[in-house]
Amino acid sequence: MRRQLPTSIGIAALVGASCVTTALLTATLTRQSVGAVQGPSWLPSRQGAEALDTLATWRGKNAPNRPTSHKRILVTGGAGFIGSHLVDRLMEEGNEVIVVDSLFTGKKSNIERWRDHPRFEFFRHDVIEPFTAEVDQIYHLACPASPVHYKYNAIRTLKTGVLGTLNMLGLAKRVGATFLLASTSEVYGDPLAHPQKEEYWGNVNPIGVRSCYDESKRVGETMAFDYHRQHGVDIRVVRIFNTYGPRMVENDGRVVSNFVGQALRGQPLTVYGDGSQTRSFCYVADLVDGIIRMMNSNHTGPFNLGNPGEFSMLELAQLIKDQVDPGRDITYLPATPDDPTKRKPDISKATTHLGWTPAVPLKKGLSSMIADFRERIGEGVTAPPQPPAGA
Ligand SMILES: O=c1ccn([C@@H]2O[C@H](COP(=O)(O)OP(=O)(O)O[C@H]3OC[C@@H](O)[C@H](O)[C@H]3O)[C@@H](O)[C@H]2O)c(=O)[nH]1
Repeated sequence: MRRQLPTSIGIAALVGASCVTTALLTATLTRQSVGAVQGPSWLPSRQGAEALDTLATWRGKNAPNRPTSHKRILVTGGAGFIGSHLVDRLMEEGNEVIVVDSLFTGKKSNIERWRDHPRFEFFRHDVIEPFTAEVDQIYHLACPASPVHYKYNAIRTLKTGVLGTLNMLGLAKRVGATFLLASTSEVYGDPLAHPQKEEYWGNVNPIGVRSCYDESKRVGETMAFDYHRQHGVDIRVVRIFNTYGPRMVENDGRVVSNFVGQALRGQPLTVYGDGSQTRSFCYVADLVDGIIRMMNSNHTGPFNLGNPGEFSMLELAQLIKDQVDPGRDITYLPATPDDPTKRKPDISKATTHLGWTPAVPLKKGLSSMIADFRERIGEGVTAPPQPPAGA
């Protein structure tokens, strides 16, 4: 006996077939009119994959609702310390901004001022899960960045660095968006070269307690470059060095937030090890300026972004004591495992190609940060829980 297909399935089959035909036709037309991305001659043919890659870019640029007067921008980690300063700049420039943040370390209060703005949207969402939006640019910052926070749940940090970045690269490919990866100076590990140039491949312990962060950022860079080479995704990679300023999480355990908080609360400043290890500290507004310049350039990077002024932790402690209370004590605690002994960026690439140099000296930036912390600590922010010494 012949079975009749239910009408709805029959219609669905017809519609499906017609969609496939349209997609194939569009792909063919696009291949002819836009031109396929050519792979190297030694690569086997990917049976139309190049045409589909081009089609994704074409779709992104020609979406029916695409605004022409401003950009649609996704910022992952946009409620965090650096992310929220970036969002401020992008909103002030008149863009449409979508923030995705799990709020693991980010705070809604950082983006509160934009909450009801018609060009602003916020989604509490973890980038470990896919996210879709029609956007022109993706700033991918989402990841805990303080050593205390990223070691707190190492597996989750790995998933964020690997799966989160994979998801956002997949989105960039699908909608033809430019993708910027916030990588880190930690890709250099405990560097044997000084200052660090982008060509230096680093000295990273792949099984150490910091590797959940530095290795996942390294593989993030790999994935970005593979999506670029294989699928033609437009990528930008910046390696961010130590950054400080207002809105740092007061209990993130990083050296500047710890020292400023301790000095203001009348506690001794905790120096890990002998305090001779060095870092270079960049004020957040300078950093955000560099990130935006990079996104709007035509360079893939990786470019270092940081302030080349180099300070030992003892020098930093002294600077903060001078501004808050010169009478504060210093207490010495054990060094943390795999702690880099020195760090200083060579920023000649960012200076030459982006016209970027940081403008805010450490002393000046610290006074803005101290004012912000003074206000928050005055509002009853208590001493943060600290991990055991040497963790
Ligand atoms: O209370 C403290 C905290 C930290 N330190 C020391 O200060 C130095 C800087 O430590 P931080 O935790 O601020 O930052 P780190 O340089 O280790 O990691 C940083 O690297 C680059 C960024 O990408 C990361 O986001 C950031 O965590 C380390 O040597 C650390 O041992 C102290 O001496 N006392």
